[in-house]
Amino acid sequence: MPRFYHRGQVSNRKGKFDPNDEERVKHTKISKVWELYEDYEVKKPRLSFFSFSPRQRLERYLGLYENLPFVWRMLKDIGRIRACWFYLGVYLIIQLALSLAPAIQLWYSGQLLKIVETAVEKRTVDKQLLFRIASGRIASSLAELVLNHVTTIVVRPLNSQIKQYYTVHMFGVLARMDVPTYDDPLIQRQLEQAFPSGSRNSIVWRTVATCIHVVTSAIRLLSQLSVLYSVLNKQKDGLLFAFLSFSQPLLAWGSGYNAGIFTRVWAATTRNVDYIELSGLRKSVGDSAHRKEIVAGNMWEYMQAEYKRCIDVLGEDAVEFWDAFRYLRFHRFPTFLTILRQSMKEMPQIAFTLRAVQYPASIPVSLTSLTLITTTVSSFSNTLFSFFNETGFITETFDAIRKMYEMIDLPNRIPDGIIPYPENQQALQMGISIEFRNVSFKYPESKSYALKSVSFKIVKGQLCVILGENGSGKSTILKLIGRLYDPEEGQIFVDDQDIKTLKLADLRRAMAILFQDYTHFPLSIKENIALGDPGHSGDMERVTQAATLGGASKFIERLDDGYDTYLDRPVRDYYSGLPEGTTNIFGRAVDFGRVRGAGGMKTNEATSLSGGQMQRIALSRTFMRSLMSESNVGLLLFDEPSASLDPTAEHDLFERLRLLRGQKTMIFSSHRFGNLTRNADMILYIHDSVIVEEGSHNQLIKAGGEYARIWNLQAQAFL
Ligand SMILES: Nc1ncnc2c1ncn2[C@@H]1O[C@H](COP(=O)(O)OP(=O)(O)OP(=O)(O)O)[C@@H](O)[C@H]1O
Repeated sequence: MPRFYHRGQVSNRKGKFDPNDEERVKHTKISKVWELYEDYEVKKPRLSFFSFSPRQRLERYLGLYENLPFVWRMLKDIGRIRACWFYLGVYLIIQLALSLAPAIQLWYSGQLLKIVETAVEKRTVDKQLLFRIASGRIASSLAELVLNHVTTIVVRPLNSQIKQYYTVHMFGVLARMDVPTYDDPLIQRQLEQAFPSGSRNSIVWRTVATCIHVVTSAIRLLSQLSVLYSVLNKQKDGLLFAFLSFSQPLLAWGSGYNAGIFTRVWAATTRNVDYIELSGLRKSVGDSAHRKEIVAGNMWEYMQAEYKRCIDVLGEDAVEFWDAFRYLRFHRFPTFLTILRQSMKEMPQIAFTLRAVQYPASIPVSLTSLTLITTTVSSFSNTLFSFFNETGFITETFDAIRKMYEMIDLPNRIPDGIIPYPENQQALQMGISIEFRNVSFKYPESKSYALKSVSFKIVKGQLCVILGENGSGKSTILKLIGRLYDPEEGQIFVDDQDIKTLKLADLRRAMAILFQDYTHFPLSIKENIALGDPGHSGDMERVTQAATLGGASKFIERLDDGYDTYLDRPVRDYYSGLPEGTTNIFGRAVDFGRVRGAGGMKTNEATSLSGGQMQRIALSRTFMRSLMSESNVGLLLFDEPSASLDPTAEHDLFERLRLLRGQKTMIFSSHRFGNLTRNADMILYIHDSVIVEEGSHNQLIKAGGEYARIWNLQAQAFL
């Protein structure tokens, strides 16, 4: 049984929520692992009858009001999904009808009670009336059953249509996010919350359903109330029993059961080293990226022992936050209110017994009355309870809708420019000029400069090589030219125009960049190459031409599926439970060969390529857009394009690039000295974020600086 530690320290200091601000937040240690911090705007009363102060309650409801514009926008968006209209209409009608059902049934029950009363009094029964009322009661019950069933049929397409509509939105949000925005951990967290993966019902549908429920619950309450009043009014002690029965759900609502336990601002963290290590070990074993090292380094025994040690230390606290939290929520020791609430449930029965003792003559009638009253009151209080519950839940769903739309509207950190670029497409064939003026840059969250007061100018059509040791800032220069980030100080000019003024899409269309840490998309090789120029993605001839230029065509053609090969297939095949090679109880060996053959499935879903082959595919992607004769690219940026290539491939690549680039500007980043630097029009030698030498090979050798020193050092190796 996990222990719960409470250390409530709350103050009313205003300002931003800071989980470490001990005076203002309530800290709850949920388990050995998880710690919860809740932000309280106002001092919480020490001994509050209700667990939420009126102000907090008000804050929640005002939060609802603030979120209304987002909900309105959601409704308008749903209105645009034509396919939804029919189902939504049916759903609404059914819900309205269902909301009247309890009142109708209540009315019938009242009528039945009347018949019983008359029968007891007059010793006769109006059979026809009894038949009519009984059939009406049965019919209304059956109608409710059918309507509930139709609801489940209608909800499925409704939910999936809404979900699909928003999935497309969500994909767009993710796809167009720029690097600084995407890399921000806060945004990552918001993304996770706004678009939780794997939830079956879309949050939008849940919100719509909750709103409809609130309205129908209100109708249900009112209709029940009117029938209930007419029933109770005529019953002896009816109002007393009603009061006793109502006090329980009202108390439940008052004690904040419905409202969730959180204030609107909270955060949870763990500092438990064993839990953190446990998670790290689980990730290491689960990610194929580490498999080679785990095997070659013989790490498994150590890892397993460590994992077991962590599990032993943590015991049942080795659970994720939500599990621990759920435990806290449901397993807190019952409070005084919970005990009181539970006792209140029994009150009507006790009151009835006391009344029966007092007036024994009226027992038969009172017995029927009591049955009716308690069932009607309990049905009414259920509705009341679910109404309060829904209104409590609605703040959470409205918050979620707001979060979702805030993510949809999230502006990128790199603002778009307004000037179209270039003025003349033909001019791009002559290259693009690049100038850095006193550019300084720090990566977000980083304290040190990646570039410091960097200034240089690359003239149109030049071949430039940026040289420098690891971490000196070479890649950063290329990233700034592509406007993946904006510099903190200084300016960058592209064809003598401030880079920030140019339309981003135009700018990026005019250049091709091959990053050092290039990636392979979990798509076919064909698409991996075609993505280099999405405008021509269907042009297979262009894809094969790009693959030839990138030196990839030969090995691609040798693959079983050629250009359709998936390096890592994103969808796995599924197989029935018994593992291949085992025998079942009747001695039959389990062999998936036949089903696999019939379905055209492969034993191995991933195709492995060498590092150099991977680089050739990435190169082909760059060629796809950059070196075609009609290409609109005027600037080629290569970050270590030959790092994984063998010497012949490297030589061939540079030859091809030299021939094909025409007069376009080309910038390489490298730490190798050789043919490339010898042929460069300009070499920028960068050291510790600062450009220390600049000029052609001959100039730099003559200058006798660091470039000359390393060049001579390398040359000696070949002597
Ligand atoms: N995304 C990032 N976030 C924070 N710091 C970064 C990031 N990328 C690079 N840096 C830091 O910025 C500095 C310059 O990095 P950069 O990648 O430009 O070096 P480089 O010269 O290209 O190195 P290499 O030759 O190893 O590729 C380094 O100190 C590096 O640690």
